[in-house]
Amino acid sequence: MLHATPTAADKRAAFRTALSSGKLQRFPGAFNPLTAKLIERHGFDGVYISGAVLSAELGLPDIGLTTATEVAGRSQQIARVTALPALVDADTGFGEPMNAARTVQLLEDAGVAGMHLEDQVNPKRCGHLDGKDVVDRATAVRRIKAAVQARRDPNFVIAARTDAKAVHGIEETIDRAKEFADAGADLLFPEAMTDAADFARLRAAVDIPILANMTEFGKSELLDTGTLESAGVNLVIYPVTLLRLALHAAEEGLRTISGQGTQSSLLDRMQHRRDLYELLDYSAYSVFDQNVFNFRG
Ligand SMILES: C[C@](O)(C(=O)O)[C@H](CC(=O)O)C(=O)O
Ligand SMILES: [Mg+2]
Repeated sequence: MLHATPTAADKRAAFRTALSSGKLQRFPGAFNPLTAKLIERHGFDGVYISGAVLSAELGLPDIGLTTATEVAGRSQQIARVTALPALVDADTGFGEPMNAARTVQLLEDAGVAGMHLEDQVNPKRCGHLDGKDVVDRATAVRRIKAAVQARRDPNFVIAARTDAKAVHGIEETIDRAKEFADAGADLLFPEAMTDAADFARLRAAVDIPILANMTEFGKSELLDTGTLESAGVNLVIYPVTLLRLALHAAEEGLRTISGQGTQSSLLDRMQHRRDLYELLDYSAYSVFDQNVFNFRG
């Protein structure tokens, strides 16, 4: 009730152990705290907090307009309601390496289990769009080193994302991945990989855990969990999936109300009031409230 029981430190320790377990960790993107609870209810291993979703929720494109404090604020709201570890998208760290360092500490304070920092130039854009660019390797490594140094909880996971694949190809991706691992990154996020063979090549070249981004309508083939596990991937994110599903359903609903003058034909496609209350643990709040009343009385 009110918040999830495990502490942020517990969730980080569990996340670290899970990343080295050899079992693929599945992190759907939570577009708000409530969907984080739904993800937990459905037995997933963690929640992803997407920059693309955060921007879209604010009615903005994903072009580096959001701030570190906006991301930290939303992350805290999401992380506190779930027992699952949360991994958050920290874009380029919101500025210079020193800003990336501050971002790490803000996100630690927000209670998330880890974050990823990417090597795009500022202002960044969605990794599946054409026309993006990356900073040189030395600058990218400085960002990662600054983040690693700034961390106060050694279990806070720092993931290094490289956008080099779509810009320079798989060789440069592998070279950057090796440098990021040497700089202290705990997890690699190779963005816009084409297929399972790309992941297998990276797996053969580096020892640290690898993340696969299974975002829809982008540059990557949508690989299933068995294929990802066989390619040596440790964590998969579905960053925008729940938002896309929800918005599609919302569009259909609006069309129906507008066309039919009532939503009654949609009732069997809605989450029932009862199920929402159950997800929110309403009954526990009633008990709590009665206790407060009894104590006063
Ligand atoms: C993972 C990502 O960084 C995100 O913000 O969720 C996006 C997802 C997307 O736009 O589909 C990305 O891949 O750049
Ligand atoms: Mg992003």
